[in-house]
Amino acid sequence: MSDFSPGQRWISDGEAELGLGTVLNCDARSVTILFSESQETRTYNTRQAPLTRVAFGAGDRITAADGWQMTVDASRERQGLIIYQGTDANGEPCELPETKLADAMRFDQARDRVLTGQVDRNDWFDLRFRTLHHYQRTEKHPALGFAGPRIDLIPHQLYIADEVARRHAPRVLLADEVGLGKTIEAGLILHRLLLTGRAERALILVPDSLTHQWLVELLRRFALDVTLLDESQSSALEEGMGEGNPFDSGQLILASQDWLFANPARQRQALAARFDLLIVDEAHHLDWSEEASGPGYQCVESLAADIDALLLLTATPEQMGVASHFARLRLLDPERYHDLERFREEERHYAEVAAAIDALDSVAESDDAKARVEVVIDDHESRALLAVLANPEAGAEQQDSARARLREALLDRHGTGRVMFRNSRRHVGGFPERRLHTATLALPSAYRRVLRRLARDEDYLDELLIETGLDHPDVLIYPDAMYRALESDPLNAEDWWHIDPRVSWLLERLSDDGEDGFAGEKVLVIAHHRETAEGLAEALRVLGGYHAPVFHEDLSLLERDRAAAAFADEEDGCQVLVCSEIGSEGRNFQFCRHLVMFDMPQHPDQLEQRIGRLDRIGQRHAIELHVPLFEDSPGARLMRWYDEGMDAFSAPHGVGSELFETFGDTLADALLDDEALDDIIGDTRAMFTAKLAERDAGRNRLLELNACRPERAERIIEAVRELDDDRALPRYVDRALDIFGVDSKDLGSGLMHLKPGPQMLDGLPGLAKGEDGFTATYRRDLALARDDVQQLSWEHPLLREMMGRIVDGTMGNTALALLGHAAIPGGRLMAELVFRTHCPAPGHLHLNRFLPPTAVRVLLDESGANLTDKISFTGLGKNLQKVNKALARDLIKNHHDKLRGLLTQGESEAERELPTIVEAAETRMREQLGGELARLRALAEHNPAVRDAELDALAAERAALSEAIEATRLRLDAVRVIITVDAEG
Ligand SMILES: Nc1ncnc2c1ncn2[C@@H]1O[C@H](COP(=O)(O)OP(=O)(O)OP(=O)(O)O)[C@@H](O)[C@H]1O
Repeated sequence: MSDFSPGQRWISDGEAELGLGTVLNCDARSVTILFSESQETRTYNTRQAPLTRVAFGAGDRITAADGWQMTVDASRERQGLIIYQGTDANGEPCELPETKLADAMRFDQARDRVLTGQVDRNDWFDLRFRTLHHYQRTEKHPALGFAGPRIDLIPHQLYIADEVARRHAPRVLLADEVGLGKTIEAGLILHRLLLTGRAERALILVPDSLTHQWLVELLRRFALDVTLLDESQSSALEEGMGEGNPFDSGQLILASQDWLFANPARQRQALAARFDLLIVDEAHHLDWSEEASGPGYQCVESLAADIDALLLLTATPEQMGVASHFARLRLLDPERYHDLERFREEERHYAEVAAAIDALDSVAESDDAKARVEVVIDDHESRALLAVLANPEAGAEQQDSARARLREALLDRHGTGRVMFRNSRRHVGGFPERRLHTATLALPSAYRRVLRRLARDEDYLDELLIETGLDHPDVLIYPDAMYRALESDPLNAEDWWHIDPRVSWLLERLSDDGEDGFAGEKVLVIAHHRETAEGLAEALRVLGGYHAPVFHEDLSLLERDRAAAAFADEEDGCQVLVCSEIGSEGRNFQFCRHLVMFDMPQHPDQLEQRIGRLDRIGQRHAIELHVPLFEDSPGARLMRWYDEGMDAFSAPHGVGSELFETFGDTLADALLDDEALDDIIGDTRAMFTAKLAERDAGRNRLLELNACRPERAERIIEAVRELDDDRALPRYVDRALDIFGVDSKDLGSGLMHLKPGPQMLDGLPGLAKGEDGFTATYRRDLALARDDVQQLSWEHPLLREMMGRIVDGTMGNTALALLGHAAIPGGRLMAELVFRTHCPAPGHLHLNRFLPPTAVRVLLDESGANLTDKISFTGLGKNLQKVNKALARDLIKNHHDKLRGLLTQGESEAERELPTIVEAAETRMREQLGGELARLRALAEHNPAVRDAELDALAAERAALSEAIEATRLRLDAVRVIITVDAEG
C-alpha cells in the first residue's frame, strides 16, 4: 500500500501519545514519520504500518500550527493532501491544509480516537466501564480509607479515625493508654486524608528509637511509602538536588525528633516545605514550663503554626505535669487554651456532666436523676429531649432515641473530648491479666555498706551525691549506678555485675524450666540506665553464655533495629533483650509475656510505659511481671509505694502522674525510712482512691465516653465489612489482572499468588518484571495472620493503580464489536457511548464523596433510537463478537458520517441525565454538611473547643462544593461502535 505522501498527517495506533505525525518521506517499502511534539522519528514498513490517517469531518474543530482555530465544513484533496474548508472563530470562511495542522493537537479523547479509527480491545472497553462504576461507588463509600489498612477492626480506633478525619484540618491529641493503638489511629487518619485528597503531604516526627517501627507499620499496615530523613540522607539529597529542600523529597516525610529538634537549620527547611499534616509521636517529651519551653516544644510550636492539621500522640499526657499537658493542648488550639486556671476550673465541672450522662438511664423514675441532667443543660432542644425522657407516656423507642441524642449532645458540648481522645483498657476491655512476681534478694556487701552508712550518718548523702555526681534519689534506687560511680573505692574493683545477686537470679531463671522459670520463653528486661543494661548483657554473656542484644538510646537506628529483630525472631531469635528505660519507649514486644524490671523507674508513667511494651493489642497471654528486690532497700520501698500506694502493677489507672506530683519529693526523702514510708503510702492510697472516684466521675469518665461511641464505631465497622465482603471485587480483580497481564494462581484456602505475566503492563506496584510477585487474599483474617500475605481491597495500591490508570487515561476508551442477534438485521450501526461527569475542584474539598466521576451510558441505533434502558451493558456484552483492528478501522471508515451524527445525538441524550445527578449530589452534600454545620454551630455555643476557624472553613467548604457541583459538565469518556451482523442459524 502506498497511500502515503509527504506532508500527510498520521497517528500511531499503538503509540497515540506520540501525537500528530507528519510523513517526511516514503517509498514503496517504508515510510518515515516525524512526531514533532514528542520529537520522535519512526520508520515503518508501508505494508504493515500501524498508522491511521487523520481526517476531520464536518463539525470538527481543528487548530492551526499558528494557533487559530476553525470549524470544518468540508474537505477536498490536492496531490494526496487534504485541504479543510470551514469557518474561523469570527465566522469567516477559511481553509487549512493538513500540513499546517498544529502538532500539539491531541488524539487521545474518545471522539478523536474513534473517528480516526483507533480502537482498543473490547475487554478493555468493558473494564473501563466497570472501573468507572466501581470507582464511583467506592469513592463515596463511608469506609473509604479504612478498608485497605491491614488491621483488626477495633471499634475505638475506627471511631476516633472517622471522627477526626472527617473534620476540616483536624488538630487533636491521641492519648489512648499505652499500647491501645495510637500509631494505628494516626495511620488510619493519614490514610483516609490521603485517599480522599484532603491531605497530600505529611511530616511525621517520632523519637529516634521509633523511626524504623513507624516506617515498617506505615508500609506493612497502610501500604504507605515514607521517606525517612536523617542528616546523611538530607545531605545526600541536597547534593543531588542542588539547592533543593530535602523535606520536599517525598510526599510523606518521617524524621527523628532528636535529630530535627537539635538542628535549627533543618528546622528552617522543614518550615519552608509545605505540609498539610504534622504528626508528633510521644508528645509528652515536648516539655514546657512557664519559665521556658524546650527545643522540641519550640520546634513543634512553629511547625504547628504553619501546618493546618496536627496529631499529637502520647499515652501519658500528664507525665510532665498538668501545665505541660495544657501547653500541648495549646499547640492544638492556641485561642482556646490560653488560661491554665480557667482550664482547671472547667475540668472541675466535668464531674457534673458525667453524672448527668449516667443519670439519663433513670430520668423517668427518679426526680433526682432528672435534676442532675437539668443542671447541665441550658438549651431548648436538650430540654425538649429531657421532657420526652421524663414522660412516662412516651414510647420506649421514642425514649431511646431521646436518650441517645441527649447523651450525644452532652458529650459533644462538654469537655476536651473534641481535642483529646483517651481510651483506657478498662473501657475497651479484653486485655490480659497482669501478674506480679517479686523475688527478695540479700543486699551484697558493697551496696549494704553504703546504705548502712547513709542510715547512720545524715550528712553522708550530700557527700555521696557530690562524690558520685548522681542525682537524688537515683543514688539510692540504683545501687549499681552508685557502685559504678564510686570507682575509685578499692573495694569496688570488680564489675558491678560480679557482685550483684540480681544477675545470678536472672541467670537461674533463664534456664529454669520449672513454674517460675523462663526456659524456652522470651524475656524482656528493662533497667533504668543504659550502663546497667550494657553491663547486664555482658554478664549474661560472660557468666551464662547468653547472647542478649541491648537496646538503648545511644545506639544507632540500625543497631537498635537489629537488636529488636534478633529478639523478635521466633525460631532463631535470642531469648533475652535488655533495654534501657527510654530506649524501649513505644516499641512493640507483645510477642513476649515475661517482663523483668531489673530496677524501678521513678515515675508511675514510666512504669506504665515499661509494662506497655508487652501489654499491647496482640498480646495473647497473661503478662508476667518479675521484680527482683533487695531486702530493706530503697528500691524495695519504692516498689511498695507503687504496689500498695496505687496498685501500679495490676492495670493502668492514669492517675500516677498526679500522685507523683504530690508525693514524689517526700517519697524520695522516705526511701531510707520505713516509718515515713508507711505514712506516705497511706496518704498516697487515700489520694489514689479519691482520684479514682474523681476519675470515674469526672474528666476521665467524660474523656472515655467521648473517646468511643460504640454505635457509631459499629456503623463504621459494618461499612468496612461491606467493602471486605464485596462480591464484585474478586470479579473485577480477575478481569483487571487479565487485561494488565498479571498471572494469578489460586493457591487454595483463600490465597492466590500474583505474578508478572510475559505481557504485563509496566509499573504495577509490587509486580516488577522478572520478580516473583506476591501472595494475596481477600480475607482480612488471613492477611492479619500472615505478614507475607497482602489483603486485596479496593484500596490496595495495585487496585488503585490499575483503576487510576484507566480513569485518568485513555485505555479502553474506544472499541468496535459485531452484534449478531436474531431480532436485528445485519449491516446496521449502533453506538454505545459512555459519558462521565467532570467538575474540577481542589482536592481538599474532597468532592468525590458527593459527586465522584459518574458514568452515563447511552446506547443508540443507527436511526438514533435510544435503546439504553432496553439493552443493558452486560446483556449487550454477551452477544458481542470481536474483530481485528484493521477490519475495525475499515468499518469505521465506512460509517464515519453516521457515527459522527450519533456522537452528537448521544451528547444531548446524556445531558438530560445531568440535572438529576447534580441535584442528587447537591442534596447529599447539603444534608451532610448542613447537618455537620448545624451540629458544630450548636456546639460552638456551648463548647469553646470548637474553633472559629473550623466553623468558617466548613461554611466556606459548603459554598465551594455547591459551586463546584453546579459547574458539573458531561464529557464523552468512551465509545463502542457496534455493527450488526446477521445472526447465524
Ligand atoms: N487494629 C489493630 N490491628 C492489628 N494490630 C494492632 C491494631 N491496633 C494496634 N495494633 C498493634 O498493637 C500494638 C500497639 O499499637 P500502637 O503501637 O499503635 O500503640 P500505641 O498506643 O501507639 O502504643 P505506645 O503508647 O506504646 O506508643 C502495635 O504492635 C500495633 O501494630
